[in-house]
Amino acid sequence: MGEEVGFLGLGIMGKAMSMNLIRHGFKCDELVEHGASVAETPAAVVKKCKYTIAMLSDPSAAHSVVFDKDGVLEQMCSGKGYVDMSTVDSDTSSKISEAITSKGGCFLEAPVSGSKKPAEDGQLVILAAGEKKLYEEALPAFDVMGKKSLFLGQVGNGAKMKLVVNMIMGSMLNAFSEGLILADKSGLNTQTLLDVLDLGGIANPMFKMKGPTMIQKSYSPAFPLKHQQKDMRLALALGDENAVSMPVAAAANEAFKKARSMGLGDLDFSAVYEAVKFPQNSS
Ligand SMILES: NC(=O)C1=CN([C@@H]2O[C@H](COP(=O)(O)OP(=O)(O)OC[C@H]3O[C@@H](n4cnc5c(N)ncnc54)[C@H](OP(=O)(O)O)[C@@H]3O)[C@@H](O)[C@H]2O)C=CC1
Ligand SMILES: O=CCCC(=O)O
Repeated sequence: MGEEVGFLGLGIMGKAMSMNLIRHGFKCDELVEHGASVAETPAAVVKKCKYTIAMLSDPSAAHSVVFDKDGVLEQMCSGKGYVDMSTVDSDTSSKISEAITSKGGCFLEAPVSGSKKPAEDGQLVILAAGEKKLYEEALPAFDVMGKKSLFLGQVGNGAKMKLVVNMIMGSMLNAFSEGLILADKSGLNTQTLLDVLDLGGIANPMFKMKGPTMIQKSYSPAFPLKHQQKDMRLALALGDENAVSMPVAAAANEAFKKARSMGLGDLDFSAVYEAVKFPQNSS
């Protein structure tokens, strides 16, 4: 990937990732935020750039940026590459891949593990799948945005891997929330619980980072809760397709849904703690 990189979707992640590209000499002329304030369209970005990267909220956004009027597809042609780094399901990714390749372009899905801070620090883990040639061309950009890139084979494998990882993460955060509440209600110091967890076999960066802010009820969004609930929903659908029973993930999804219904969707996903707490508060 040379200089001509377009970037669609300047949310929490897209902004940090594209800033890293710019800092390392990539020329992102077309940092297009979707919305009325920006004149240019996804089609205009693709027309100008050999490579276009997208980091969009969900399957519906990923789909519409490609297929809608003035979308990516209108200017896609041979010699151009489209790299979708959004977290979506494998069906969405496959449909986008088919459309891009039918116009002669190359497609790579490349969802990421890691949140706002790793995105700012260029420390993401990139889960790529699709056109191997495009993966190789994208590696210089991935090396700037991430600490490790994996090529997982055919389109869909990156999406599935990302959903499995986030399904585990969402379930863990719910168990962690219940533990914090149990410690508190049974008269223990929650900070001491964090210290004990950090010393043992289930120590992990997420508990270490989110624990103190959850105790303080501070939920400035790094990973918006609405996106985590979307990932639980998509992971459960993957479980349906494969007849995998996932009662723990299903219960965690209910807690994220409840948090959304409480108006917490735009806060950090750790705000699920408030939803898990709610029955105890209301009794
Ligand atoms: N935040 C995190 O920690 C991580 C997030 N992810 C995944 O990365 C993706 C982006 O996440 P994040 O940056 O946090 O999300 P944000 O909600 O901050 O950003 C979403 C972006 O998508 C754009 N968008 C939404 N709907 C449309 C649409 N219909 N057409 C065009 N653009 C649209 C938004 O534009 P606008 O603002 O104009 O609406 C915005 O630029 C998601 O799939 C998420 O699951 C993956 C790893 C970590
Ligand atoms: O999809 C978001 C992942 C957040 C993280 O890996 O910390």
